Amino acid sequence: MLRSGALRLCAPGVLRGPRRSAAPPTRESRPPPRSFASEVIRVDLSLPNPSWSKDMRLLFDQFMKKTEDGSWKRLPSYKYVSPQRTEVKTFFPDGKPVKEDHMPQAQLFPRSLEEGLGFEYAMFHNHVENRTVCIFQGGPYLQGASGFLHGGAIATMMDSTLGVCALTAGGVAMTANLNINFRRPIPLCSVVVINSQLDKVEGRKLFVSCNVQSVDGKTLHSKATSLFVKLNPKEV
Ligand SMILES: CCCCCCCCCCCCCCCC(=O)SCCNC(=O)CCNC(=O)[C@H](O)C(C)(C)COP(=O)(O)OP(=O)(O)OC[C@H]1O[C@@H](n2cnc3c(N)ncnc32)[C@H](O)[C@@H]1OP(=O)(O)O
Repeated sequence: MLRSGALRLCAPGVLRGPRRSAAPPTRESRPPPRSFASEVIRVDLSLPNPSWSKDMRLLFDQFMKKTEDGSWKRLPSYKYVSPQRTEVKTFFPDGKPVKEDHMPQAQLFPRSLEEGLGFEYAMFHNHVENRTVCIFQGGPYLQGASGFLHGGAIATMMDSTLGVCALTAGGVAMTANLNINFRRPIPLCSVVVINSQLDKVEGRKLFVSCNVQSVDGKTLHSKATSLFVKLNPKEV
């Protein structure tokens, strides 16, 4: 019962994604060459698309209103990190270097699935309050238990929202730990709001926390606390 109810929230067409075969990737399905990728970099994916449900659009519009006085900012989001960002590999001189050949294939994980089938989200940040809010619609390819989102998919979006909150406040940092309590399952294709905040800064340590709630605020789906550590300046 819950499952079909949840799926009705999907925008029409979302469940009719392109067929996938088990065959090896064809030329067309391989990542685009770097010259094409640099054009794709400019496509901001945190804007409404036809797969967004009514709830998702309403929330987006509400947050866009909050950006009008400058207190909140919508954060753009791209599938490919910019060429400069690929130099992140140089932060870890003792780590195994990433092969240059693989870098053009690199995509931001939550942006790697096709429109409407995976992670649909937009983030907004309040610089004064050090808060980041993510409105998130998890598509049908993110299923865990039947009809519900996979915990790893929820963790991905919590980590991403917390990460943006920490990075915006403190610069380049990585997740050192992430402690999640999953309280109530999230129906596939429904929309949730992830509210994160910077709680404390101690030297290179950024302590952040978040909760995941239903659109009406009545259901608390998950909560998390997390530590991000700014990368050692000697290594950056
Ligand atoms: C700006 C805009 C960009 C836009 C761009 C677009 C991209 C849009 C971004 C989306 C956002 C994505 C967000 C995803 C973020 C990941 O998913 S990151 C991937 C998962 N994380 C990792 O792989 C990290 C692996 N771990 C490490 O590399 C290292 O352990 C760390 C975290 C860098 C820390 O290492 P370190 O620098 O050597 O630090 P270390 O000296 O050991 O410890 C420093 C302090 O932290 C404490 N600490 C370290 N680890 C821990 C721990 N696990 N627990 C408790 N305390 C700890 C230490 O005790 C120490 O404390 P103090 O003694 O100073 O009090």
